[in-house]
Amino acid sequence: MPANILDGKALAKTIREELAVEVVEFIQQHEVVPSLAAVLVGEDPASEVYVRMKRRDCEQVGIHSVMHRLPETTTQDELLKLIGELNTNASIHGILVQLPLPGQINEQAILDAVSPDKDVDSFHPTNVGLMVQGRPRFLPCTPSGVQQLLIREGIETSGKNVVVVGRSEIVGKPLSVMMGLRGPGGDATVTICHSRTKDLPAVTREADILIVAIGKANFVTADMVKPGAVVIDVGVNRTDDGLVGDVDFDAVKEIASQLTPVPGGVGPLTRVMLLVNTLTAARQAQAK
Ligand SMILES: Nc1nc2c(c(=O)[nH]1)N[C@@H](CN(C=O)c1ccc(C(=O)N[C@@H](CCC(=O)O)C(=O)O)cc1)CN2
Repeated sequence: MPANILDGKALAKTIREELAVEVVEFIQQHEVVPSLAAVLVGEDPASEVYVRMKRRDCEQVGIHSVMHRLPETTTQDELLKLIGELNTNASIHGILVQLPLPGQINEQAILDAVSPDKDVDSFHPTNVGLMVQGRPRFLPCTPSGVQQLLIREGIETSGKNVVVVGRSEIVGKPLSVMMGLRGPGGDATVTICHSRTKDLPAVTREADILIVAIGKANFVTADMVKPGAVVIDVGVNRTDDGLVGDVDFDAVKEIASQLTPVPGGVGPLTRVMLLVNTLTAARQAQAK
């Protein structure tokens, strides 16, 4: 039987509707509107799309967003100056610096400069450390989106073999930690794979839940998947055939029990978790 297709777009809409109610309550209680500053440097077409979508999402749930568009030639010092201003601006609760940044800018230096209290991407080392210790201030958006999908779709993770393909700072590394932590969406036995993994198909075939975030179109083929596995495709690859994931969707849907599509799977959940974190940041600022 073909896999059940997990509808991330519909789930993101449900979560946005829940959040819109929470935002109204927050505003009524504190007379403060949660606010996100979005920083986009350069003209990467995909980044432009993501930031536009993120700002539209904010609008839908009642979060205020402010856009800072900087030219491709922006220097690291110029960007650091803007981050410094946003850090001290009390009306801004969350700061999003869209990645990737142009080559002349050291990405880590910028992410380190964002105030950990406003770090709604959860990329700052302090927030990464808190997450690893199981006491997160924020959860990183894509891993958190994957975890919410598993929890809300009733997919058990406790005691399961989870294989994560890809060890990026944004997805693979934090997600592999999160799924091994205690609690909902966690308690799994996690294996993380990368370019040096020997006999990758043999490893991925052991997965009850296979999560692919390697950035290569159609990389995971049907022979790499255990029959009945849950397959989560985090890839977003722009090809001549349009937007495709890291998983060969048509072939793998005949093998897996549940599968996320691209588009319409993890991407919309990544965006909604940014909204969740922005409201959390506003709540934490009010509590201080
Ligand atoms: N500051 C950040 N930069 C980047 C992140 C991030 O989490 N924070 N992750 C990726 C890109 N990303 C988030 O910004 C992202 C990727 C995909 C989507 C999405 O909604 N995808 C849609 C399709 C959209 C389209 O038509 O192109 C889908 O999959 O359905 C949202 C956000 C790198 N940078």
